[in-house]
Amino acid sequence: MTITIDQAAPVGTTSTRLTRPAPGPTLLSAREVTKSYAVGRRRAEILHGVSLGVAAGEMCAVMGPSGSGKSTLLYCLAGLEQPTTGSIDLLGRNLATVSRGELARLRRSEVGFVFQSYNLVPTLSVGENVALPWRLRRLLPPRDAIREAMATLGIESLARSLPISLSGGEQQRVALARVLAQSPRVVFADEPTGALDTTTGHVVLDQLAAIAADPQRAVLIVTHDPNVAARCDRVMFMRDGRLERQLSTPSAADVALVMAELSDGSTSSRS
Ligand SMILES: Nc1ncnc2c1ncn2[C@@H]1O[C@H](COP(=O)(O)OP(=O)(O)OP(=O)(O)O)[C@@H](O)[C@H]1O
Repeated sequence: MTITIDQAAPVGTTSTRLTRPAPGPTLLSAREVTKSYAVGRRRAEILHGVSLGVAAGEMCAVMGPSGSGKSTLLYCLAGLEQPTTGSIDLLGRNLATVSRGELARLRRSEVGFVFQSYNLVPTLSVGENVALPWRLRRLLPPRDAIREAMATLGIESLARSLPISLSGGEQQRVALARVLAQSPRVVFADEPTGALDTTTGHVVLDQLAAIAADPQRAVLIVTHDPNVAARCDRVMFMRDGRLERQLSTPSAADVALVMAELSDGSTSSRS
């Protein structure tokens, strides 16, 4: 099997094997990000100096063994967690210095989240949840875009339902419909197909790929699924809180091979 591992290229530089036109400007970057939590009297070091960049027009995946810090990294990059040290730039704003109000505005208008556990308001109907970003900004929701997004994801008939009455996969589709209708510049997705059947999973990935095909936008996905990673332009691999490798436009088999190596500890390249 031929496997292309861009070990020479530091993680965060532009990939050399892109299927799409060369990516645009960097929309998201992290420099030497660390994250630790207090656990009893000691601190658990979760991220160790992570640096990366995601350019406009890219769909990137973050993979790694369970507990390697993928979700923690995603939450830091999205401005939902503060790194302990290091800096993150999202859409030209340094997240360490941006005001709370500006960060909230950024999240509502320019950033989309597809997180399983994230932000469906239980007391609002599905339709109201999809329209929430506009309501929060006191704007009129774009009815056509919302209807189209819900139709694309097959959840039109659920418009009046409450989230509690939906399956995990349906809730995930509601979160994605909100993102599609919003058309944000950067989308963060944590296991976006995790709770979905194969067909709906393909629909979701197609939609995320369509967002990233826009040269003004980018998508960053955390996934365990090599088939999801294989849909991405670039896959970054974490182990023990470090980004260790990346693959450009890999096959699912390439991804699975690297994951197997990372999981059994057979790679040794640590910075
Ligand atoms: N708030 C917290 N306090 C203490 N430890 C935490 C906290 N959040 C995460 N951790 C720890 O950080 C480590 C990395 O967690 P994280 O969820 O980022 O990993 P992951 O790679 O996304 O894992 P998985 O693939 O299983 O979802 C884990 O050991 C986890 O227990």
